[in-house]
Amino acid sequence: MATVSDDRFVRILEAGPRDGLQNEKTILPVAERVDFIRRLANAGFKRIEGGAFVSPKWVPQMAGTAEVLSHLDQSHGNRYPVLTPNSKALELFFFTGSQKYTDEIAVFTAASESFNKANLNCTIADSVTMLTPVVEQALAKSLRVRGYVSTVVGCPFEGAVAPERVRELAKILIDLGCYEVSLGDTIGVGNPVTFGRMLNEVAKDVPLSKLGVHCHDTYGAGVANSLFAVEAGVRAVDCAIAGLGGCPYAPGAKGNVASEDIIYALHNMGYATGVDLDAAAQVGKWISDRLGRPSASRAGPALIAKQARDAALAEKAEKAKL
Ligand SMILES: CC(C)(COP(=O)([O-])OP(=O)([O-])OC[C@H]1O[C@@H](n2cnc3c(N)ncnc32)[C@H](O)[C@@H]1OP(=O)([O-])[O-])[C@@H](O)C(=O)NCCC(=O)NCCSC(=O)C[C@@](C)(O)CC(=O)[O-]
Repeated sequence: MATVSDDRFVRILEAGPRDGLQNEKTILPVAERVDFIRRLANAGFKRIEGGAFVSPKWVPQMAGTAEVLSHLDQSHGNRYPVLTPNSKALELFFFTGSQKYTDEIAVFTAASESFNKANLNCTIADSVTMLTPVVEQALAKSLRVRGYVSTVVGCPFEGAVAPERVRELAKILIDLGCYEVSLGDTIGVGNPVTFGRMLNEVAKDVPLSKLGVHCHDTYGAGVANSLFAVEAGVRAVDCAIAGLGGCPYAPGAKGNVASEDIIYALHNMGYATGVDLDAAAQVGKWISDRLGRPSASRAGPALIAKQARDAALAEKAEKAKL
């Protein structure tokens, strides 16, 4: 990997085991989710979403999150943030001893009322009221808290979202004590112009160093939007291996921008991520095979094909020596 200065290091948040799996028809058992996360960690991902303490009636794919966490290894500085949207979630987090296995939780709200109602069964104002004690109690126990604002460009029910609304919510989350706020284009309708406009607006109140971007790739602009943000100064990018998933409460939304695609582009632009891209491509192939669906990544399958060609050439050269 190229040596780059610290200011060209992009912190990747691998969302596959949470945002990815939460929207897949196949529900993976705990042991396979642990295997998936370990493979990602071995490929160099340091921040990997470990799951969600949400109602199993709402999102059955995330049941057993505490057990998943209990099998994870933090010894190499790995972090496994988990979603904890309400006080019940934080109670379960502590009751199950999950603080022994992860030091980071995440809370979420949205910039459009109808999506927030679909996702959290409450108004935006009520979701802020709901998450406030979660953040306060988590910080009091020395946990790190990440915030998400969803539907930052468009809402599946209401259409375009005002950037000012996103700015207001991002500021609330930062003022509460979130170390970073991830801006979610939940349904992937942004483009570098609309996403950029929103980012500029939010940056009036929240420094770019405290912002992340979380671009779903429904219409193929996820890489462009994420790269736009990085070139503007954002240094935290969310993505999901093989482009898995989406939000079950955002009709029509596809998965996150594929990790292989955004990391391939970042490395070629002189940014570092700490991820071994060839190893990541193998994990993307493994999870796609396991879920019985094609990878949504472009770079992943291309890298796998290149690895096979290189191996065949090496074998041929080896035979020629004999
Ligand atoms: C928040 C609730 C629970 C409210 O759901 P509700 O039905 O309004 O809640 P309630 O308080 O009436 O409780 C209903 C039942 O759920 C239980 N309950 C209540 N809370 C919990 C909990 N934390 N964990 C486990 N169980 C819980 C509670 O005990 C009760 O159990 P019952 O009495 O029926 O047996 C529900 O709306 C929910 O779980 N929503 C989460 C939906 C979700 O996970 N969405 C996907 C993640 S967000 C996302 O993907 C977007 C993001 C972050 O990636 C960024 C982007 O892309 O934009």
